[in-house]
Amino acid sequence: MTVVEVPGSKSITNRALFLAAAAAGTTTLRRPLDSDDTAGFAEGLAALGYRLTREPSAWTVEGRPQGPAAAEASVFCRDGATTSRFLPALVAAGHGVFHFDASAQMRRRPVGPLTRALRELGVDLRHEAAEGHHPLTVHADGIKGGHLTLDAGLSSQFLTALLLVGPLTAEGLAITVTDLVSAPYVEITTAMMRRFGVPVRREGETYHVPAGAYEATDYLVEPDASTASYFLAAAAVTGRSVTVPGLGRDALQGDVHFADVLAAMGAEVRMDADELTVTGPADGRLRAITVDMRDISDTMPTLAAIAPFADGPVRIENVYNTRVKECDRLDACAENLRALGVEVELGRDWIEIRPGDPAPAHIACRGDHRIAMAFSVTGLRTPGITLDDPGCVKKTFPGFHQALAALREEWGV
Ligand SMILES: O=C(O)C1=C[C@@H](OP(=O)(O)O)[C@@H](O)[C@H](O)C1
Ligand SMILES: C=C(OP(=O)(O)O)C(=O)O
Repeated sequence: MTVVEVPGSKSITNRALFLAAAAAGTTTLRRPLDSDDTAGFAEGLAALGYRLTREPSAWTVEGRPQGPAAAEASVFCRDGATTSRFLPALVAAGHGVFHFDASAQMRRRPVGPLTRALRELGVDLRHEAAEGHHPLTVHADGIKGGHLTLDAGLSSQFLTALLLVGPLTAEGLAITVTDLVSAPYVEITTAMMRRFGVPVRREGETYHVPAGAYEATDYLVEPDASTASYFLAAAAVTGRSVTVPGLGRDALQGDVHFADVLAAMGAEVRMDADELTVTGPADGRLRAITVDMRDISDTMPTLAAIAPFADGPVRIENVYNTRVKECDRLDACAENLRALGVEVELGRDWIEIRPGDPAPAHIACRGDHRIAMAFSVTGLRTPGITLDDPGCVKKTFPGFHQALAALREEWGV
């Protein structure tokens, strides 16, 4: 059995940074993720005038319930969608003029449903180039609050941003959601808001967020469940056993349920309260499966990349939103699988992968950490797979290649 220590959750780290910035008092974040996405969020907060310290095992944030200290500031959100979506909502509740921009990749990704909602709440927000995209400027003068209707069918992050800012409004928010992808991420949001002292009530499709104050706390960040998927998949295709401490039944992150997908494909899964072990079938042969991944779509590329090793077609459904991530992930998975000589069928929101014996190929990562990490796992069974952009893993796991190399050495693969 191999124990893999997975670094902290990006989603939890960046939510905790938001909540800590908005809370009264100083928050300590333990075992935060240190990667491009979380450093970008922290540096965004610093640019807005929040005071942070960052040591390897703990970060501290001095909260400012009244909003950013800067009267005018510019934030570069890099590739981070959470930074690009959560920080404009945070500043909108404060006072000042705040400019946001992001990388070319992130400029292409949508923020329109969120910025429309903020405008509906009376926020003066201007898109500087394309409507619904970064760059943008917020002329902030507080938010009164009220009721709004939101379509979160392209990204749950629009809803998370509004929920997080809800307590900072004068009268609180009621948000009725007409469509929602990645629903477990909203549960992370509401659970963490509760930890920082604000309860959210849900009535059917409407979330009620009271006006009120967040309180600073001491917060331990869970390991990242999406990152864990690569190591669990590695066990599944090599007939080995991987244990991830710190993640299990009690985890906040929906992506731990990628382990259930592997179980349905014939891997042995043991999920304790806070530890997860996956053991692959001894012959490395996984079973075919049809699976809806709308709740856990960050793990779609992980499954697609090991799908050729199943004994029949693997069909992944209901993942249209993966087309508006770091790249069009359905298209990127299809292109790379075909480069490996694997037969693939692709629809608007689904992909079906036939069993095959992948041949070596040069993977086009499209600057997407998940494409790089997923196809690195394929490489455990197919020697000669190379990546055109190995460095793009820095978005969520700068140490990924070293961690995988350690596994290869231990297993002799
Ligand atoms: O809220 C979050 O932290 C996230 C929500 C999900 O995005 P979508 O809601 O856009 O699918 C997920 O893919 C992303 O990696 C992180
Ligand atoms: C989609 C992702 O990131 P984000 O939307 O936070 O940029 C991801 O990490 O797979």
